[in-house]
Amino acid sequence: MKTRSPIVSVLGHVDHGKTTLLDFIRGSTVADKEAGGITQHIGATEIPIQTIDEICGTFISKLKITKTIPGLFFIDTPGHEAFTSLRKRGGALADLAILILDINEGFKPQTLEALNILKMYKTPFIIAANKIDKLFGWEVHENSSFSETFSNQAKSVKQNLDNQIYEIVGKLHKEGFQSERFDRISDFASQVSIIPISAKTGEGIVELLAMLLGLAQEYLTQQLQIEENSPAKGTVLEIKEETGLGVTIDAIIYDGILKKNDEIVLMEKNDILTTKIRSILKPRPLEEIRVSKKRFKSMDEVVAAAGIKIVAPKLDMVVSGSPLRVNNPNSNVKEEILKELEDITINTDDTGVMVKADTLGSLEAIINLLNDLDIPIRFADIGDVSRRDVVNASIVENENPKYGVILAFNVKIHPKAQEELDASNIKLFSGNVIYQITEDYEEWLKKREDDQKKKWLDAIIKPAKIRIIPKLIFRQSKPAIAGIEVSGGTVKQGYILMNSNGDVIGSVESMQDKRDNLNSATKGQKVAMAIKGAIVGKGFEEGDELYVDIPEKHFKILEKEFKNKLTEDEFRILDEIVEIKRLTDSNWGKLGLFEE
Ligand SMILES: Nc1nc2c(ncn2[C@@H]2O[C@H](COP(=O)(O)OP(=O)(O)OP(=O)(O)O)[C@@H](O)[C@H]2O)c(=O)[nH]1
Repeated sequence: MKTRSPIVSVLGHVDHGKTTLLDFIRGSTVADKEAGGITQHIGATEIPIQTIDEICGTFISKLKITKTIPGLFFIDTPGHEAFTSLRKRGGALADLAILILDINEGFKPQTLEALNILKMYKTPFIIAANKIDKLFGWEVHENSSFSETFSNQAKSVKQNLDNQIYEIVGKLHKEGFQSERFDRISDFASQVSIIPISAKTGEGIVELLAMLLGLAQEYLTQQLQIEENSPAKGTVLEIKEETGLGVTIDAIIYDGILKKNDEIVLMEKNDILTTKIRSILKPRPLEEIRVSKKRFKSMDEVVAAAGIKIVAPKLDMVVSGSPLRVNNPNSNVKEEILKELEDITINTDDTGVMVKADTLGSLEAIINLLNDLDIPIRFADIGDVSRRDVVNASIVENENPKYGVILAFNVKIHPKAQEELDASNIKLFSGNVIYQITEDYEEWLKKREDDQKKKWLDAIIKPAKIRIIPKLIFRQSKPAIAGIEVSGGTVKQGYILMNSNGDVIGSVESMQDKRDNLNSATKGQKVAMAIKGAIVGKGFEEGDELYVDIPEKHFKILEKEFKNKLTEDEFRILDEIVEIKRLTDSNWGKLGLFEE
């Protein structure tokens, strides 16, 4: 058994300083030749414990951290692709994470997204509140610890920093995390440390590194124990075409040993691949490249943790985020991977939305989110949006328009697919923030529902009442024409009118106001109304009040769905109408046993 370095992933909103932070950590060690010793891996940088010691000075001993790990293994591919890779079984790709945010900007959509990913995978993390050098009035003390630089700041600057920190504490609290500035934490097991840093000036980096070591040693000791000679386990970061080598994969090995000629098992879009390694490549240090002109060095074997490039046949269909296992006759490697593939791709519903994402990890993250939101998924797949996807979504759209959508994360739209989209009713929600995509879809759903309800409501005959103005009968019949005043609600052309006994009088043929033809008239309006089928003196007289005859079905819908949409006036008239209707049918408008 040996202890490997913990794999540390850096997550955060765009431009909040992920790359700068990693560069700083690398740079400070490269600059200091004495410390040196960092190893560049593919997709990762390993900082040995001695180097961390050099950077941190007495800090680590002050924090009473014992040094049991060989170093820190930072993943260079920031963001969630690598991070969210399948980690259900056994090893986790990222053991620890740094969630970086710009202290001047606070929480942003991707910060929240990263936080939710951390939540989902229960990964221990710390918050790096970056860019403290940009706080108003900040006095830079390059490379010094936070405690030192902070004690040298003006009172107002200190106050400002703490205010920003409390903003972050508040946001984290809302997301279910207790947190504090790292030097005020009483219980590291239940509170998340916030470390104010500047990736540019190096302030606070000492504490950041010390805190990572502390977390690793406190909580990861078991997890970091690996069997040096067991078959390797890893995760694919990227699939890359390399001149002279063909399609290769970049992978992180987090457990065991990987040997040249090993047979490895990987995940493809809809299948699993077993292939034999041709070469394992590691990047050469700079000085060696100058001598050999080759960027990579061929290895016979590597032991975890390692970042390597693998050359092997048939790698082009492998998906990033795929687990990597060495095939061995003593375990069901293939079945295990197949089961993971099924967990992701097969769990779909009979009807639902279509999801496309760039990697297994992000696909899994979206699926989890949609499940939480109770949004069904019909298809979920890795890759760009193709014409075929749009056609499939159209089939769903025919049955259930609200699911006729494609949610696309970090993928391209083929030109043919775009043409098909333009010609269809399929709505595309795309972007690179998962939460934004689902939120946009939910908003669209809500708007669609509101529009539909509005259309429905418009089509429903609503209560209204008119009064035949005395001495304004212009014509007795065929059609009867009279001056009327709308005493409540809105009458529309075509509505059927009844008197206060419930007898039908006729239907509104047309309305005129000063020669203008009207389709409708509302409360207070006085118009000339032609009533088809009515004869003055038969069922009504001048001065009488007439009601809109609401069909029973419309009344029930009004009662059930739109009661809150009626005005007080309409509400009152509706009551009168019901009373009239029930003169002849005492059950009129009552909901049947099965109609609730
Ligand atoms: N003043 C100041 N600027 C910083 C600091 N950290 C990063 N920056 C600047 O912020 C900008 C973005 O930093 P990056 O490191 O590229 O941010 P990122 O999060 O890696 O961005 P993406 O990789 O695009 O997601 C750059 O111009 C950096 O120089 C800091 O601590 N202080």
